[in-house]
Amino acid sequence: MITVENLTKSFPGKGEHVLALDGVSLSVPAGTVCGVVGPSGAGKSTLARCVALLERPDRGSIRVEGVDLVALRGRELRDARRRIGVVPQGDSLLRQRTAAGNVALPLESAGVAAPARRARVAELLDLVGLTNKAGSYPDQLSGGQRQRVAVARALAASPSVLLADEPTSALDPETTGSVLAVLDRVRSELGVTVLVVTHDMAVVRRICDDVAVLEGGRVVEHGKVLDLLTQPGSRITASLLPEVDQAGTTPREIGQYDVVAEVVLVGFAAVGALLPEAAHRHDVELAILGGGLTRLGETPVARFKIGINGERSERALSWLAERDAVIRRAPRDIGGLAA
Ligand SMILES: Nc1ncnc2c1ncn2[C@@H]1O[C@H](COP(=O)(O)OP(=O)(O)OP(=O)(O)O)[C@@H](O)[C@H]1O
Repeated sequence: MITVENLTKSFPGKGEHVLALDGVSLSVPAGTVCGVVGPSGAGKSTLARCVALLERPDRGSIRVEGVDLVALRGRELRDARRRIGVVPQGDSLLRQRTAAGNVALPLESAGVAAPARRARVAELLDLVGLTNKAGSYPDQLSGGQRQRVAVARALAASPSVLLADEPTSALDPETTGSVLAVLDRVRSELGVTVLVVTHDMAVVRRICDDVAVLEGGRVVEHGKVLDLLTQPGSRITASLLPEVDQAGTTPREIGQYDVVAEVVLVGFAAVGALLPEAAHRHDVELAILGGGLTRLGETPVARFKIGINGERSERALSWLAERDAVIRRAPRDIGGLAA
């Protein structure tokens, strides 16, 4: 469990200080993955660096498993650093060492004897699916493989917390998938709490249980990804759900429906059955005018623009809302729908 309270960090700038973190509070339950997203300069990396004890905050507390890291000094601080694994931004492997040699590095620093070290390195390379690349040098590995070695190295000392700063930047979607699969295993098989800083909403969609949106050094939104989907006014929802385009549907066709609305459906049952069931029960014609399906972790999620025709159109829409479909009525106008 990571609990950050009222974290403030400023840097000297030209003239005025830059307030990189302005009273950030955040909690990440044990064994979950929390994404930190936000525009460039929002303070994401500063937050990760503070939690990694690479940067000392001006104020506030950072608790990992109940221990306030900010209050630690000397040896206690060094020990605490070992309990936090860090996957730094960019290429961070030593080029003159093999994959196994890179993973072994923190174990050598900690004075782990050679046989135990070899066993642990083998275990970690297996975890990230790179046993057959143990003897390869970073230049012989793909970007995704290098990142997986960096994850294995960060886990060498069995940390309870892993921080990853932009682990998928500069990777293509397929390679991104392999890195995310490894981070997912780290959470599910090792029970490690993961904080991942990212620009990439695919990271949030694929592996994050929770997400925090930073803007100007403040948390402007924070919660379970699936809960935020159903929250009116959520900033992040639009970028997590499929676009609602109306390809192939003319404004005139849209104008023919008695009711037009945007519907968000969460979960297997809702996505699979709710719309046809609504049409059948209320004897209405229900057409999908745009939108599509995606997955958030294991959960299927859909956003559709629908048109309903028939006497009981309004009743069909209410019936959907009663079954936890999130409904946003689209204002009707001559040109069809406002987005
Ligand atoms: N070491 C530093 N010295 C001075 N200013 C800094 C330092 N580190 C960060 N900043 C400033 O703090 C603010 C937050 O930076 P930070 O790198 O944490 O943002 P970010 O959200 O990670 O951005 P990006 O997505 O571009 O990496 C920015 O204005 C940045 O210029």
